[in-house]
Amino acid sequence: MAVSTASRLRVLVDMDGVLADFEGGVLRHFLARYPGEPHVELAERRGFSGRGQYRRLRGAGSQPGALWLTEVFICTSPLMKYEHCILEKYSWVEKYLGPKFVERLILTGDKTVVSADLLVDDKDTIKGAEPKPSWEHILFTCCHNKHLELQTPRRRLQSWADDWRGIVESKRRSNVEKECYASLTANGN
Ligand SMILES: Nc1ncnc2c1ncn2[C@H]1C[C@H](O)[C@@H](COP(=O)(O)O)O1
Ligand SMILES: [Mg+2]
Repeated sequence: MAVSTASRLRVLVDMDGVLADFEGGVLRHFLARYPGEPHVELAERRGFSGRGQYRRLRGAGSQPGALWLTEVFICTSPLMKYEHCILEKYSWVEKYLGPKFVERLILTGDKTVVSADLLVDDKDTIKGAEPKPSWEHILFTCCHNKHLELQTPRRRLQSWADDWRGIVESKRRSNVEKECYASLTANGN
């Protein structure tokens, strides 16, 4: 059966805060290292980076799924202090998702230049060299972004128990519709 290219979908899935519990890990690490110190509970987290909240505090005292015809890549940005983080990211993916996903790991400081249909990411604003990325950003709900109200037509995925299949399928339908429209107009209809 011939399948139109518009039916094929590429989905980028972020790692920290989406597949891996980054915020929970940071808090557990902090509590182990600084027992009894003031800290920010996950329910109180606001904003992507926790640094500002922790500074103010001190001043004051998985599993991605895959549907037929859907390619999934993991797209993650390394820390600027990258010497441990890159190896840790590869090891994490191999351990929890298996060697096949290691081949699907994209490490980039700029997600806007990666071509895909969807990007599932917990960071509320994703900027880079490409002002109009090819993907639609689906905001993955996380403690630091759950209070943000999204402007239409932006969409959220509340968790992996939420309807990610619905989002993937609606994107596929929209791509197919766009392709049909483009071929009709190209044929002068
Ligand atoms: N919520 C976060 N606060 C601070 N730093 C974060 C947070 N989530 C991820 N990071 C770090 C760790 C990652 O290596 C980079 C980029 O992460 P990404 O999830 O790919 O945007 O930032
Ligand atoms: Mg993230």
